[in-house]
Amino acid sequence: MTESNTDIEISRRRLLGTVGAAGATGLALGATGGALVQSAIAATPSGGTGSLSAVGAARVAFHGERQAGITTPLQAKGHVLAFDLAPGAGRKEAAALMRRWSETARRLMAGETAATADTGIALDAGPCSLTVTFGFGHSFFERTGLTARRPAALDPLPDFSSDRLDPQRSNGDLWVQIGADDGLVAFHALRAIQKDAGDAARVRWQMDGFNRSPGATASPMTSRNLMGQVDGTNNPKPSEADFEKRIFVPAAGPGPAEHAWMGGGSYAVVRRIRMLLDEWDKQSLAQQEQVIGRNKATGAPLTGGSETTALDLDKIGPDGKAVIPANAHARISAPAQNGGAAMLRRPFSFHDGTAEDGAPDAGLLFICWQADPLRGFVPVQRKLDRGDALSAFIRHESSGLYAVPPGPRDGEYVGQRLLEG
Ligand SMILES: C=CC1=C(C)c2cc3[nH]c(cc4nc(cc5[nH]c(cc1n2)c(C)c5CCC(=O)O)C(CCC(=O)O)=C4C)c(C)c3C=C
Ligand SMILES: [Fe+2]
Repeated sequence: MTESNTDIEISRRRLLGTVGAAGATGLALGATGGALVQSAIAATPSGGTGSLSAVGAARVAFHGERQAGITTPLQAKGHVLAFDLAPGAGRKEAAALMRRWSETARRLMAGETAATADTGIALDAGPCSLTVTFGFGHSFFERTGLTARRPAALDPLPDFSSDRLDPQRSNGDLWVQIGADDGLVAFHALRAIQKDAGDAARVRWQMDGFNRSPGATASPMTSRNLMGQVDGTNNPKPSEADFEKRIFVPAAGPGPAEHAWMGGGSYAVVRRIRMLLDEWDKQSLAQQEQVIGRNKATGAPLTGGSETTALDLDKIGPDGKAVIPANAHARISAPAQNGGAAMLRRPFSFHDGTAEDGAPDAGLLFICWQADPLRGFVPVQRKLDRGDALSAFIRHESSGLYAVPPGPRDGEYVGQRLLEG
């Protein structure tokens, strides 16, 4: 099987050793497809004697043109966290940390144990599609004396009128996204990454999220968020001609040579968006559907068809009004309404118990990917900020923007081209 981190793969070595080539065929999970669960047998990691299902054995490559965890299908569990470099730590310590983190990510994504003092949390499991993705925040470049190599795309996001941001849970020097189809595998990676930080960096904030588990639906389908909506339908697709251009920084772009280290990378906007679920649940089904402009059960546009039918933004109903209201979220966020601005949304839901106001502290860890935030998140959020019907039911509580370098080549660590280039 090819080594590609845009596809989830079952380790060839494991599968061919047990179920043979025929069993391996069809077990590579495409980047756009949902979770594909097939019964397969594979050896457990670290020389164990048990067997693994396809979910356990699915593996995402660490090395490649892109970092894993961007086009990888949504995983069931996620941890996103930011670190600040410790006082006195600079470029040298940051490089050593990225080297340690990369080695840990490589090993764990292959279903191996950590190099030292493994916690044993994931001992019986396979890789479970584990991905570990690393990014650099704006402040990282001052801390490491690399401001000359900081791309303008990493300039702080503008303020939005509806922002209610907590600075303690925003930004940070370094950002790590962990995803896996098993909670123990994800937590194992989280602990290893935290321990690797040692004296070099301290956790600034951490958020935990989840999505559908593979196999929960009869066939792979677009996930739902905690408002119950089908969410992700109109994401850009890797099969589309302009996908690469929209999501990834060109490898040999027109930009200055100092920014060439980001070629093949992407920018992640991360927002903790609380959902005001008690208010939302008071709305009738028809009202909820008007807020988004889509049918809640099927995800189809209110103008008809199926989930994948294009929105008919010009269609007028018998009452003389647009069938998809002027302030419907799907209308306002559509690329056609924003000069073509598009982003790849790859969120996790979160639920952190009950908030001080007695309502669920739950919502969306909104993570979106783009080649340039000024041609992705920013124009769309500006528009949503001015007149999105969904605004009454959500609150943006934290924000981060991170430069996520390209995937490492064999023998390289993530960010090496920045830190040693
Ligand atoms: C600035 C970007 C966006 C934020 C913030 C955002 C928050 C947010 N969205 C939903 C639910 C849905 N969003 C949907 C579509 C959609 N949303 C954005 C952007 C932001 N959303 C875009 C670009 C799009 C696609 C528009 C298009 O191309 O047609 C949908 C419809 C289904 C889909 O296409 O995914 C839903 C549902 C929530 C709940 C939320 C904050 C909590
Ligand atoms: Fe949205």
